[in-house]
Amino acid sequence: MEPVVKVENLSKKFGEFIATNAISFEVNKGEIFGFLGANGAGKTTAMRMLSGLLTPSSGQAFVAGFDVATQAELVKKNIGYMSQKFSLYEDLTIQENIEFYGGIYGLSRQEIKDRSKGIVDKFQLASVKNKLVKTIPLGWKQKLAFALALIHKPKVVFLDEPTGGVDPITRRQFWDLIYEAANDGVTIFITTHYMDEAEYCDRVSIMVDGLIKALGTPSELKKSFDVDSMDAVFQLLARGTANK
Ligand SMILES: Nc1ncnc2c1ncn2[C@@H]1O[C@H](COP(=O)(O)OP(=O)(O)OP(=O)(O)O)[C@@H](O)[C@H]1O
Repeated sequence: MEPVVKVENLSKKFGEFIATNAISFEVNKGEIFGFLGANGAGKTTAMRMLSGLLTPSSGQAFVAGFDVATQAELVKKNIGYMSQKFSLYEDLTIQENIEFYGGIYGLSRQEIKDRSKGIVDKFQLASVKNKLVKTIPLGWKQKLAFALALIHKPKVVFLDEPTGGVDPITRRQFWDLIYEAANDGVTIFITTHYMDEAEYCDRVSIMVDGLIKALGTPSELKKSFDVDSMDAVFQLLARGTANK
């Protein structure tokens, strides 16, 4: 089976500075791939290239079957994207946000109606769907933003620190949604600074100074670094210090 994300020697230079340095990896259908690294490691730059938002300096990447350099518009249409500053419209209601995003992704009226009902039912939003988004708690906004990133049934969804600022229980609930989407065959590409979340991924890569320094399942990485947590793996690689 063709990987959903295929990256070969992908680089991005800003002047002389190499933000992403010849990274290569593949992500399969329905896989949850954790993309980790310290601040400034080059994750956002790589993710923007994979989302068709930033042109690579060299190398290649195919996402959902499209070349990010030459078919950026097709890439954008076939992926979902949710960033930490997810772009819900605070002054619109939940229902209006759903309709707005359905429209942006070119869904028909009937599709918007069906998927809107699906989202409202799944998240038990019937009683609040006419409330302005700015009045609902952050955890609900994150779940809504995730549902909207999936509204057009993309093959892959990019989640850039999607669970910032909420308590561990709310984060765990968000992960139930991630597992559900992955079970439905959606490929999940996620950055996070929470190491408990790194443990939940099928595979994890760790970037340091533009390079991928480690890539494997959480248990493979823990074994190869002879530590008992992803936090310790991360400390060894990204911070250059042991923290057993
Ligand atoms: N447009 C730009 N021009 C120049 N340098 C840039 C540009 N965008 C990013 N950089 C630099 O590239 C490096 C990688 O940045 P990037 O945002 O990709 O890191 P990151 O791993 O996503 O960090 P964070 O976790 O803080 O978001 C940083 O040193 C940053 O200053």
